[in-house]
Amino acid sequence: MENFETVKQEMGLQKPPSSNKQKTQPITNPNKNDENDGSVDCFVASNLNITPPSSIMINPISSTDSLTYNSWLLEHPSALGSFDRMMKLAKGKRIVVFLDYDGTLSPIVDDPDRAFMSDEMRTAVREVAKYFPTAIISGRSRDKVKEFVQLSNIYYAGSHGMDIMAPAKPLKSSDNNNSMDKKGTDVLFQPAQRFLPAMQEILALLQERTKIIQGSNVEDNRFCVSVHYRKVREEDYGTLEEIVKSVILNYPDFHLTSGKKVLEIRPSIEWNKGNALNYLLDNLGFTNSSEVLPLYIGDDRTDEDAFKAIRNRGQGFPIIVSSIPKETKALNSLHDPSEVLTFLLRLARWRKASSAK
Ligand SMILES: O=P(O)(O)OC[C@H]1O[C@H](O[C@H]2O[C@H](CO)[C@@H](O)[C@H](O)[C@H]2O)[C@H](O)[C@@H](O)[C@@H]1O
Repeated sequence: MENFETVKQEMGLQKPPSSNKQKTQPITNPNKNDENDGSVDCFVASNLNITPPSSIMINPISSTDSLTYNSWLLEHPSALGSFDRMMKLAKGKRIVVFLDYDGTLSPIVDDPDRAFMSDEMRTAVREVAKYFPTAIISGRSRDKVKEFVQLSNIYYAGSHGMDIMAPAKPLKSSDNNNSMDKKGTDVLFQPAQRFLPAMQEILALLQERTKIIQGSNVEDNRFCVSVHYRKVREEDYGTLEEIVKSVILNYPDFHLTSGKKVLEIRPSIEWNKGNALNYLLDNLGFTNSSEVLPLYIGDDRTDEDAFKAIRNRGQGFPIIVSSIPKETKALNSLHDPSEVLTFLLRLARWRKASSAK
């Protein structure tokens, strides 16, 4: 397989002249640009003084006009427009599909418990999984994302990859966090297991102490906790931040990150969606394989770790879902979940047609 630079060239990726490049502009009004949430990430990072993991480099760009978006598209061409070129590169290779959940397979909605996936999307993912090994890597708890997706022919990794259910297979690692699950079939990998008791304490404290903030919502994601502020009044953001920070102050093994109108408390371990992607590839027997092309579709900060992992491997398709320009490690883009649906259906159709030949 060509190296990644060759792939980029093959994909027709041309950098626009540097003068076209948008400067990252912090947006301080969190209600502006609400659909895309870039503004909110910025609000969190600046006003709430939360440092995102250094490996994550998404910054919102103020202008959302079509000119700006179109110039960003030159750097991150639509995966739909580039589909034929991508599949040409995939000839004779094994594509493994990785998908994020919120904002990728389901639209962003106010109530996290109602982020349902459409039946059309479910059918598309099922189709894709018929032809390619497919995994969903989500910030949600593994059980929750499974409950939303309701498919049995895919692999699930919850808690930003800290809770993996992988196919049973001899593992090369001697890590004693690996164990067989109750059914004695699939392999459970939970690198943050030792943090679980403290995580549960933090969850209980946050649930109790954020009660005074109207609209806040604490979500148990098992190995991490989300504090949502999508429905919180802007004037209460500061107080919410103080509450969250005061809780984790007593837990030095945990840190705070941010996503789309959400604060996340996570164990401080070197494990993210990128590690999960590599772990799953390894488990599927693709360690250092030049035959495998991982394809990852995601929309949020934590997905950048997976994009980076693909770039480090030197081959594959990192695809960001975004309707605004963003700094990203992804090569290609899709505008929104409806384009994700079209892409997945096309991918399954392409594979079906090529196997019929
Ligand atoms: O890795 P993901 O599967 O993308 O999960 C990231 C977070 O997604 C969810 O929150 C986001 O979507 C909600 C529903 O649309 C929305 O209300 C919220 O504002 C978004 O931040 C999920 O609830 C979080 O726990 C995940 O960490």
